[in-house]
Amino acid sequence: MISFANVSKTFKRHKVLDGITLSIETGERVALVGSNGAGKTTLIRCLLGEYLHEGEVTVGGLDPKANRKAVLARVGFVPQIPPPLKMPVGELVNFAAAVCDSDPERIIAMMRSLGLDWDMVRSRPFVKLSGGMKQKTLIAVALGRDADLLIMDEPAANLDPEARHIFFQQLHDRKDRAVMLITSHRLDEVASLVNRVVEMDQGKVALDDRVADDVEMTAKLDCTVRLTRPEPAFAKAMADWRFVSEDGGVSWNGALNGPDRLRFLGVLARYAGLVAGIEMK
Ligand SMILES: Nc1ncnc2c1ncn2[C@@H]1O[C@H](COP(=O)(O)OP(=O)(O)OP(=O)(O)O)[C@@H](O)[C@H]1O
Repeated sequence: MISFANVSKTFKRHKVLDGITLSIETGERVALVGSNGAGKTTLIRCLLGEYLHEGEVTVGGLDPKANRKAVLARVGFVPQIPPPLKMPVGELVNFAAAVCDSDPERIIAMMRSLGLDWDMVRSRPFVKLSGGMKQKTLIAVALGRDADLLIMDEPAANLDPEARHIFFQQLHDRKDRAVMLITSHRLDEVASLVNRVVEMDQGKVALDDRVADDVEMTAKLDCTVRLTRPEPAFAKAMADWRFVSEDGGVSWNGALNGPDRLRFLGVLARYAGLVAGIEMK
């Protein structure tokens, strides 16, 4: 469905993409990882038809530069940095729906399911929303349509656990009929959402691996963590995950989104010396 054939991009003599060849088919969920400056965003901009480059990019057989409208109509894109749009959210939703021939009500329903208060945000300028609210709005715009190519740049970074769950559910519902390209600096953020990992380094593909596809994106796990003693910093970290303790901070219980497992274990690793036991089921 997507193909990059020997794609290179140079900014002022700096070669940012260096002969990228990749093809990605429907049903593939690709983590595009790599350190800062590896070229991930540039590759996506080429896919969206925004840059002149060497080599060939096609989406469903079409060159995205020559067929931007047709290509963008099938793309749901969540950018890493929200655009500084001054227009009210209501106007943004109408505009986005018109561009891709969708119904604004679908986007609004998606915003509500992610936990946004539509009546409160509709008249507010997009740029004045909090980081998490902007993220939810952009995700709703990307998912509130029939996109079969979802491109997401660090999409879940600012979401609370409830919204993450809804977001993962949405991805799960579309996993067989869409291509997903999810970029991140950190593989543990996205590993459990994908079935292929492409790592970029200095404009080249450094690794391209299929990974086990036994991920339950919608699973919820009951989790208990026991500590050797209460610790205020740990209590603060657990509050972010909506975990509670009924014994003064020694045992902590909560529900984890399946795809957040690795990220959660990453948080626990910071307190490794204090952790006496972990149970997940
Ligand atoms: N418009 C531009 N003009 C000049 N240089 C650019 C431009 N866009 C990106 N670059 C350079 O290209 C390189 C790759 O940037 P890119 O944003 O694609 O990397 P990335 O892998 O997405 O990084 P990050 O994870 O930090 O977002 C960087 O060195 C960056 O400075």
